[in-house]
Amino acid sequence: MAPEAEPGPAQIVADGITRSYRMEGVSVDALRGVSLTIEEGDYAAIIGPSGSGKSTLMHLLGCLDRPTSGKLLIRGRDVSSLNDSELAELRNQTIGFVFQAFQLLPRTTAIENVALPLVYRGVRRAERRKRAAEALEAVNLGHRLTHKPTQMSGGEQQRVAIARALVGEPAVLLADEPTGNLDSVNGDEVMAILERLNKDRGVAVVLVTHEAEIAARARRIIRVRDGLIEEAV
Ligand SMILES: Nc1ncnc2c1ncn2[C@@H]1O[C@H](COP(=O)(O)OP(=O)(O)OP(=O)(O)O)[C@@H](O)[C@H]1O
Repeated sequence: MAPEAEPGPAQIVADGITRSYRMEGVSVDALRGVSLTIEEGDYAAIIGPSGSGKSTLMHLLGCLDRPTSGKLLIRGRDVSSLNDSELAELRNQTIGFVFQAFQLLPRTTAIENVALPLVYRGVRRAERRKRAAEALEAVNLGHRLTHKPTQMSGGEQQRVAIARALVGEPAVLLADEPTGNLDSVNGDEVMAILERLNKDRGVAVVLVTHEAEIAARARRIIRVRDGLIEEAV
């Protein structure tokens, strides 16, 4: 008889992580010891005042940066034991990013923007285009494959950015103010897409927001203040 599948490790575990920035001899303690677990299929909102450390935390959870101290595990692997290319590989396999400012290549078509992460994975061109088209269809942009970001609305551009984050089939989607540059109609559509990915595909969604109504939609609210988690519900 096949052994029962063990539950996998949590996607992300932060244990007492800190991050200090040193500037011209002055040290800024942006995070001062944060512990947090992101499980498979989670849906969490990170809130807190400006400058409290939310983006710094997102960058650390997403391995775009390393903690100054403390332990960070991605799928059970301690990031401090990985060199930069091993960390980049683990990040690419596990995590997708969506930013407030979209960060698309402006003069490159939607399908090419979305396919780009697959270039770094060595996926062949025909397969890249197929998967990019599927990701764009999943964000209701199947009719905009060859539009360029300069020819698209803000809401459409953010949906392209979500498709790009999705194309590698990440277990975790980290979104830093994903609706920050959108009006409420487009913001709602982006939220509906993130929620559908969470519900239907089990993608863990962690987002930073300044908007109370958006935070209230999440299953978990993590409140950050002065570099510490003040409250997590
Ligand atoms: N690269 C950096 N170099 C120096 N200090 C930084 C750097 N990035 C952030 N900080 C400082 O770290 C603290 C936390 O910044 P962070 O961007 O994480 O806050 P935030 O909660 O995301 O703010 P906001 O809501 O305004 O985006 C701030 O005091 C900020 O000035």
